[in-house]
Amino acid sequence: MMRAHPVEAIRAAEHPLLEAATAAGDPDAVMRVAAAGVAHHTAALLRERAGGVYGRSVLLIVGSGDNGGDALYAGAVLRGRGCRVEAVLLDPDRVHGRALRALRRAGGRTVVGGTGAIARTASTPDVAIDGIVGLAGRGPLREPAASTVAALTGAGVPFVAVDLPSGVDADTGTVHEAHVRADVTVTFGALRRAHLLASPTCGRVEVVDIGLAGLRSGPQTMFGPVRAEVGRAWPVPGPGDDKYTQGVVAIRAGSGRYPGAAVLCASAAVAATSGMVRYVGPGAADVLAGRPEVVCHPSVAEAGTAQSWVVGPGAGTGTGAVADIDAVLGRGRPTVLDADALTCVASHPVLLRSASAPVLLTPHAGEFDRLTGGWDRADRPGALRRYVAGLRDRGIEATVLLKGRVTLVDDGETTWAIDAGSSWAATAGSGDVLSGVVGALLANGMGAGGTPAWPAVAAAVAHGEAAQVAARRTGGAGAPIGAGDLLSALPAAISALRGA
Ligand SMILES: NC(=O)C1=CN([C@@H]2O[C@H](COP(=O)(O)OP(=O)(O)OC[C@H]3O[C@@H](n4cnc5c(N)ncnc54)[C@H](O)[C@@H]3O)[C@@H](O)[C@H]2O)[C@H](O)CC1
Repeated sequence: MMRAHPVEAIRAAEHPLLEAATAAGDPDAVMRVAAAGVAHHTAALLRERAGGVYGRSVLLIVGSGDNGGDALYAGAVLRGRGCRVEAVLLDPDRVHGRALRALRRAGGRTVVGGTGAIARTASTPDVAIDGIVGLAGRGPLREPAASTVAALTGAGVPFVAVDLPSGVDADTGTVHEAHVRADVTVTFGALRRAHLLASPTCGRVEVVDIGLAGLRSGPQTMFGPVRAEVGRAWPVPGPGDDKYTQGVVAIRAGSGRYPGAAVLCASAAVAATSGMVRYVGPGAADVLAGRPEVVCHPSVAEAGTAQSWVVGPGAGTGTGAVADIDAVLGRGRPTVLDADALTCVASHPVLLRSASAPVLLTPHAGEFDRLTGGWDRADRPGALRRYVAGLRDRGIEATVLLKGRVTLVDDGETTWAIDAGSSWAATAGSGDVLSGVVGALLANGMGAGGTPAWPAVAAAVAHGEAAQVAARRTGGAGAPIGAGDLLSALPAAISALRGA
């Protein structure tokens, strides 16, 4: 499991290191170790993108703080590797003096930042190093950084971000309008929350050991699943198993208007584990046509025993659908509330009072709007935690999976961030597949005590994996997929995770 820490914890852990360096009369000792890591990974990117290091050109974009200092010291190291190094000083009066002198002693050239600074540099660089802001960054890039970065991005120059891509908030992971999109982010000692929350903007994240010690997890620590962990935990039948021991999930999905949701959800549940799937709804014939192993029932009340329920995909929002949600929650089993069930809960919050077992809500951003009445999109993890805490304060044992390219799962105590690795899953019906997988894993009891958090995290990982497998099934860079393709790729995705 990856752990990502808030700025406050990072600063606290760095403090004794910086104090010791200063006491030893070498205040930049730690920064030079950090900078050596930046130089190392920049050289790797140069080899990858420019075919070598010696003689290649590196442009430093240098801000006013220690983040800029890291970049300048890294530039000095790269000069020693034979690179041509120029530094655009965005605020020459506030630049890190010792690091700037180190770059100049190494033969690096400086250009005073300002609009058009790029035009005064020798040539289009092979790589740019973003040393604009790091832990203290707030808000979007400001001028002249914004136009400098835009010009380099427009020219196709790859970026190495020091600590964090500038324009990305370290704790909330908010990616502001003007920001650096990094190919590689080099950070120090431990992941920051943004490295999980804004994973697509960070690119490949490399952690440099700067001797950080005593960094412990706390309430603001964010967790990221590792593919191999999910693969190891995935339930597969053993010698003593049968259809019941793997867990029985019951699904109330589909309607005359949305028959396909029933097929996608039930079929995904069948593909996820070797347990048994029950189905309730008007789509029985369609479900059985594709998956004859599904056991169908005429109503929620008449459905046989199940260890978990999924309710909502395509099920409608009328009085009958609301009654079914109430009936499902009244069965007293861990329940996934998805799609139309979330719309019903938003308009009838009292429904959740019927839940005597854990519930997992799986909204996308629009459904989360309806559930919360509006949320602070500049702080996804904060908005999610506030909502979950509110439900729990009302005595509802709720976990919420907030969908996105980076999906968040929060159970009121822990937050997980799962980067899908691509955006191929952004297609109609994709959520129906996810809810079926979650329901099957929940029925299996994957994760301690049947709490929905770990099954939700694992399902989100498999869902993202399946989308990538499906998109690349014909080889090459991948092509758009439908939810049916994602569904068909689930077995290959689960197998890949199990072999990770
Ligand atoms: N000191 C060490 O040995 C180590 C430092 N590390 C690096 O230090 C940065 C954190 O440095 P700090 O000086 O605290 O802040 P920043 O460089 O991130 O920001 C400086 C400055 O920038 C201004 N600012 C804030 N937002 C913006 C913005 N959107 N645009 C422009 N300018 C902005 C604000 O005034 C800030 O004070 C850390 O990230 C590491 O790279 C390492 O941790 C290693 C040890």
